[in-house]
Amino acid sequence: MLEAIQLRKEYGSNVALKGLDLKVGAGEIYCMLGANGAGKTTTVNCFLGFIQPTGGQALINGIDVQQQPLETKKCIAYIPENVMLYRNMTGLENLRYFSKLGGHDYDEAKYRSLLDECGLQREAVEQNIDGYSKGMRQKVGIAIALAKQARAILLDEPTSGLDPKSSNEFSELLLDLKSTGVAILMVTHDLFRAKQTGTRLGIMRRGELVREMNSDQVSHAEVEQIYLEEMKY
Ligand SMILES: Nc1ncnc2c1ncn2[C@@H]1O[C@H](COP(=O)(O)OP(=O)(O)OP(=O)(O)O)[C@@H](O)[C@H]1O
Repeated sequence: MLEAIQLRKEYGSNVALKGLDLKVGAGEIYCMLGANGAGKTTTVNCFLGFIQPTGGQALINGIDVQQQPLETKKCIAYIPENVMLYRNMTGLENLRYFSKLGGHDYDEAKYRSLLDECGLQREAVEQNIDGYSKGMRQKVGIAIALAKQARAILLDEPTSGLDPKSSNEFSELLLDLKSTGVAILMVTHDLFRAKQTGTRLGIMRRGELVREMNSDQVSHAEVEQIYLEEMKY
């Protein structure tokens, strides 16, 4: 579903990605870990078509993002750390607006049920976004992804700054998406959530994927130990 083949990105003499090979299949949650500057956001941005790789390919459903940017954008959704929504519009209005923009229109009952599914409190649905917490905006972000019927979701530190309960609710939503066969690539610094939610974990260091593991084959303590070992080099 999401595939990087020898993906490379250079900024002058700084090599942000050194030929990354990565696969995230349908129904997988791949958690990408690594220190600041390791190349995680660069990877996500290549899949989104926000930046042009210097070499290699980013593929979505087998389609090259660079060659067919509009086609690949149709089936993906992006959830950044801060979901950008129109502050003077309600959650419901934002969902309807972004859904239409993505080419899907539904009746109001469907929009409400999507927000409900994402755990947004009923009383918040018709409140302006400027009164929303970060966690509430994330829920609208997921509702937008559901409305778009995205088959792949890219997330960049989505739980950063969320309280443990909101973070847990968010992880539950990702697990629901996973069970519907969505391919999920999530950049995170939260080792605990990565182990808890991810199916696979990958550690990036200076533009390279230096370690991959299946989360069901390692304990929380081992994930931390392996991560710290990799960061020594
Ligand atoms: N627009 C840019 N111009 C020049 N260098 C850049 C640019 N964007 C990223 N870089 C460099 O590319 C490297 C990888 O950056 P990237 O943002 O992908 O790291 P990251 O792993 O996402 O880090 P963080 O955890 O801090 O978000 C870094 O050395 C960064 O300084």
